[in-house]
Formats: sequence, C-alpha cells, structure tokens
Amino acid sequence: MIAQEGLNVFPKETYKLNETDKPDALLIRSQDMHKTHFGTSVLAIARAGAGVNNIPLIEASSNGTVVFNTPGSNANAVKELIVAMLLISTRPIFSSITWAKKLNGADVSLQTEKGKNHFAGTELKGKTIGVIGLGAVGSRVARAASDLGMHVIGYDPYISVEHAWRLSNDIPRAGELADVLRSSDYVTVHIPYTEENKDLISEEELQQIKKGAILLNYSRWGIVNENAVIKALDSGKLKKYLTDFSSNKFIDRDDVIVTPHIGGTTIEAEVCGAKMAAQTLRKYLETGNIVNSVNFPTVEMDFISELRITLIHQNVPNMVGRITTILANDEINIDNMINRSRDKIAYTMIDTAAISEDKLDELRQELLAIPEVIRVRTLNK
Ligand SMILES: NC(=O)C1=CN([C@@H]2O[C@H](COP(=O)(O)OP(=O)(O)OC[C@H]3O[C@@H](n4cnc5c(N)ncnc54)[C@H](O)[C@@H]3O)[C@@H](O)[C@H]2O)C=CC1
Ligand SMILES: O=C(O)CCC(=O)C(=O)O
Repeated sequence: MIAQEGLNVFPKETYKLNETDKPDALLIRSQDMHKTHFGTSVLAIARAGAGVNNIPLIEASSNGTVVFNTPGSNANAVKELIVAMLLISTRPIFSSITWAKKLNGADVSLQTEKGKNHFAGTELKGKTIGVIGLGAVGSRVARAASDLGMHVIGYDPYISVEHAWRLSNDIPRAGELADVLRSSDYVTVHIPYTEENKDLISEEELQQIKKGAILLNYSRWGIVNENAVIKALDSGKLKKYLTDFSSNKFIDRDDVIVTPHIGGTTIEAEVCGAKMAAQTLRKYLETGNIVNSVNFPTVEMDFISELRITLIHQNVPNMVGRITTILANDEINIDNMINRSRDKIAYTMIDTAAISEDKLDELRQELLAIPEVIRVRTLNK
C-alpha cells in the first residue's frame, strides 16, 4: 500500500490515479514487475523503497522507462529493527515474557524473582559486529552498534563518497569479506540483490564465519543461501539466523527468527518513501528532470523556456549532432540544452520557444526516425 501522503502529491485536477489500463507512470512498493508486462506507455516507475530487484531494469531501459527509488527513505526504520533484533538474539526476551505471562497465584512477584535466573542473556557491549554494505542502512546500523558499545567492522568495496563521509573514522573497514566473517560475533547484511550478490553468503563464507556467530539478513532473499544457513546452524557453526525473509525451510526452527519483511514498515518510512517517490515521479512527468533514478543519469535543468523536448536514446557517438541538425534544419533555435549518459542509455533535454502543434508533430516524427532514439517527449511550461 502506498501512503496517502504520497498520492496527495498528485493534484486531482491534473492527474487520474488508478483509472486506466495504460498508465503513464507506476508508483509501486514490492510488487514483482518481472511478472507484469508494463508496456511502452509507461514513462516511469517509482519504487517507494530502496531495493529495485522487483523491477526488470534492462527491459525498462530498453523501453525508455525511467526507474526511480527513494534512497534512504526507510533506512532509519531498518536500523531500529536491527537494533531490536540484535537485542532479541542475545537476551531471552520473548521466552521470559511468555513465562511471566503464564504465572498465577498470590506470590507471582516471588515466583518471578526466583525464576529470573533461567533468563540470563548476554550483552552487546564489547562484542564485534560485521556490517556488510555501508550504504544508507548499513552506515546507520554501524553507528548505532558503535553507540551500543560494540566493535564495528565495515565491509563495502563500492561505498559512495556520501556514505563514506557519514561513517565515523573510528569504524574500521575490512578489505576482504573473509576478515569480517572470521572476527565478528554478529554479521549483518545490508546490500542490494543483484546477480553479483546472489548467494554472497553461502557455504564457503559460512565455513569462514566465527564459530557461534549470529547472522542477520534484512536485505533480500537470495543474498544469503538458505541451504547453507541450515547446514551451518545444524553443525553449530552458526548460532542463530535472523531474517526478514521467510522460507519453508525455517518453519519450527528455534534457531531462526523470521520477521515478515517489515524492515521498512513504519508509518514514518512509508510516508517518507511514498512522498519522495511521488515527488520524483511528478518532477519527471512535468519537467523531464531526472533525480534518484537507478537506470538513468541524473539530469536537471531549470525549465525557463516555453517548450522542452526530451529524448531518450542509445549512448552512441554523434547523437547530439544528429538531433541538433534536425532542429537547425527546422529553424528551431535552442535556448538551453543538456545531455547525460549512463551505461548504454543517454538522455537529452532541449529548451526552446513555443512551436505550433503541426510543426511539433513533424519534429517528433523526424527525431523518432533516428534509429537510436527510443522515446521523444515534448513538455509545455
Ligand atoms: N527489509 C526491508 O524492508 C528493507 C530492505 N532493504 C534492502 O537493503 C538494501 C540496502 O539498502 P540501502 O542501504 O538503503 O541501500 P544503499 O544503496 O544505500 O546501500 C547499499 C550498499 O551496499 C554496498 N554493496 C553492494 N554490493 C556489495 C557487496 N557485495 N559487498 C559489500 N557491500 C556492497 C553498496 O556499495 C552500497 O554502499 C536494499 O537494496 C534492499 O534490498 C532496504 C530497505 C528496507
Ligand atoms: O516496505 C517496503 O515496501 C519494502 C522495503 C524494502 O524492502 C526496500 O526498501 O527495499
């Protein structure tokens, strides 16, 4: 469900929500878009959340469909759940509550005092936690764990400058995953699901993990291999596995604690993600500007002229030359222009004075006739 605050971003006078089979844009959460043919009418898909493995990005890019996410919108929610799960993994909180609930008689307080000896836990302070992935979630988890008095070892070979800045200097970073696994009492994984990250924690890695370690996966199914986890739990190598991703394999196991994908499920995060996704989408639909895309470059230009022409095209040489030649031949004067690329895709925005509808139609056809052009839009200010 998308929070109403997000839907409110679209004024009723200009936008129709959920009223067509051929939408211009999709605003989604965890829906599996791999199973949905979303067609070329869809200009953009905004994912209220971080992970985009539910969207076929290659298909979207080749259709000229811009995919957005909402970086960091639910990172605090995940961090807080991780703190809770660390505590739950280390103190018998649930079993002691269940036991205390069942007590009865006049001397309940005496019984609790006598029985509490059965519920001794251990402390997080002084233990070592390995944080794999130091992005929006991982960097916050690292800081929170450090504040709890834990020794933190981070691992992220691809960390962004922004996240590296957020990380305090007293959090050392390991060069190798094996170093983190060998020395951590707790290992928590905060990375995206990609082909490269599939089974990142599998049998070989679990052989390297410190004996009796506790593993947390609040990232995605498939990053931690479930069969390898079961084997490591059975052998005693792993003490506990805590995850947001259920599986038939985990039913009835006391050493696995499953939450139902609730890492980002707080009112605050849902509102923040929905608003952010909706604002990004509206910006793209109305101005062509692209921010927070996972398959397109960031492209922003003030929309001052009367008309904006946007082109999505393949990232090959001389595209700008071919596009501007067409405009010059049609005697269209360019006020402002920007061109950016990302991998195989490029995006060009051209601002100009107003053009008659007939001339504009003709121009669109001419631009679309360039074989490498995927999509042309014209936007009036
Ligand atoms: N359980 C839940 O409800 C939620 C789950 N997530 C999951 O957590 C993931 C991370 O979220 P954010 O921190 O917001 O994303 P992010 O994009 O800010 O950070 C991901 C970090 O992982 C690093 N990374 C990628 N591959 C790696 C590897 N093999 N080893 C070490 N580091 C690697 C990247 O360099 C990046 O710094 C998301 O992709 C999503 O799948 C995110 C939010 C809620
Ligand atoms: O709560 C959601 O919609 C999903 C959160 C999540 O998994 C993410 O942001 O990647």
